[in-house]
Amino acid sequence: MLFPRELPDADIRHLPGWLQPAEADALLHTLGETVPWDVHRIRMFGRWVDSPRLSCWIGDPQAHYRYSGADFVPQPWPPSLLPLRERLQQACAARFNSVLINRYRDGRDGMGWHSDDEPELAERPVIASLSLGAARRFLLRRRDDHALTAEFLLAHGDLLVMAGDTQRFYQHALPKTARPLGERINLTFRWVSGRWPERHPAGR
Ligand SMILES: O=C(O)CCC(=O)C(=O)O
Ligand SMILES: [Fe+2]
Repeated sequence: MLFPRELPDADIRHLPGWLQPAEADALLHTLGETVPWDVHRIRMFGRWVDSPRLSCWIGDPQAHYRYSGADFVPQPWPPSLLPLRERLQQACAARFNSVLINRYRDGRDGMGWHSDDEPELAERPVIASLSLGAARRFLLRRRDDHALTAEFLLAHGDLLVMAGDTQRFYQHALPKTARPLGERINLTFRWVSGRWPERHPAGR
């Protein structure tokens, strides 16, 4: 396991405690209560299965997104997330028109290896990932050399920003764990282009 700074071509910033604990507590509570949680169906080895977590796709109306083989039309922004989006845009010098929120109920929920490299995302996307609740391990590995793997512990209020060629050269995962731990909510703010409906005409 390497230190993140030893990953060639990756552009990753980990800002522990980016949100103050009281703010992070309030957001965790509000999101837990108000987000219309869903179990997204994802394609795994050619089969459709329930993803091991709860999710919600939120965004501007044009921010359609295809994720793990499924299409998502965004839910509208809840008021609690608009000031946060603004702050993240300032902090990252980037624009975000959507956020994927994932809720990991305990250690049995997780996310397998993937890159956020869907065609709706820019080629070198800036992805701002905010973590709330239980601290979880977040792994990164180089696609063509799995020996190049690094680990972050993402705790309550932490911000992780992935930019540049990170998605092109690396995959990331949130491993499941047998350790008893509490709930975690993660928000990944993204920019999704509105080209999707043109490239995939209605009726497909
Ligand atoms: O929960 C996390 O920290 C990672 C989430 C993620 O990779 C994603 O939403 O694409
Ligand atoms: Fe991801």
